[in-house]
Amino acid sequence: MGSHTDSTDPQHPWPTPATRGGRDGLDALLAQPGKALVGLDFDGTLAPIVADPEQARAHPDAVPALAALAPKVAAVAVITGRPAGVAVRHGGFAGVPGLEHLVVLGHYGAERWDAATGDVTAPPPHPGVAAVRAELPGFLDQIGAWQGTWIEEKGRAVAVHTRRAADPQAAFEALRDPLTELAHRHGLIVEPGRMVLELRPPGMDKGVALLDFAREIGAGSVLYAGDDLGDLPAFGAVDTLRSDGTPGLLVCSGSDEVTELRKRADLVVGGPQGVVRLLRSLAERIG
Ligand SMILES: O=P(O)(O)OC[C@H]1O[C@H](O[C@H]2O[C@H](CO)[C@@H](O)[C@H](O)[C@H]2O)[C@H](O)[C@@H](O)[C@@H]1O
Repeated sequence: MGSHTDSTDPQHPWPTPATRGGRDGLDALLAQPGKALVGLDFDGTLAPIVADPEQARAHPDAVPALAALAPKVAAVAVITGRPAGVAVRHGGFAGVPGLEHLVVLGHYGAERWDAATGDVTAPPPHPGVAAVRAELPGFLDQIGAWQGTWIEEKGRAVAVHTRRAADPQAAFEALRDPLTELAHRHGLIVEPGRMVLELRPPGMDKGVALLDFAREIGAGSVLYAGDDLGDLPAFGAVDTLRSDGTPGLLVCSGSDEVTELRKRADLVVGGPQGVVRLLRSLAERIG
């Protein structure tokens, strides 16, 4: 698959996927919107990237675009590495007319929030997370982590961020092997992201989450938009659905930090702003 320029530019409002598979996916979504599943990552896709995750918020036009689109499709699901409740809060997703059936799959699908009930369901915590939480500060000191490296407490996981270091990429690379060793020692895995390495339980990823949800609702087509490495399994899930006969559209929320998704995407848009334009265009086109 090739990469593409942002075809949701205001001068060219209607997106054209660069691949045959993507065009089939978009056609299927438009032909039978009531059977379409729209899956979206949060940070970097619906919310612009900022240095402090606590300050991240959905793009101001994201909720209106989602609220316009959601009643016209089978389902909208936000699939995120964030705890589900955090994504709901930072997204401003609760109590929004039009989003009564929104689903947020948090912690890469381990948690689920349903707008219909307001409840979060989740498995029991993994004991390795508590052990890593206790060991991590001393561990980072001991290995001489870059200044500016900091730990995000996520409840079911812990994440080590390097965006605030003088050289975020060098700080990230220096941590990758030691944190992988630490995670494995406690039965966890390392999930790499945009200047972040998360230590979390194994067994779930965005691909499993998307596939399970698509099957649960009997989706007839699937659009998935993401920006980061953690979204690659969801891209893989769309590939699986396509090979089973369910058309799909892979959208990359483009950034300079991650190139892997561009290569796999049918459509590349300009970050959260481009994603919002796409969602709005779809809502308008479906009518
Ligand atoms: O699956 P996502 O919704 O993309 O969440 C993945 C991680 O997102 C957050 O970190 C990213 O966004 C931050 C705020 O913009 C930014 O400071 C950081 O550099 C990015 O990696 C979140 O803090 C992590 O816990 C998530 O795993």
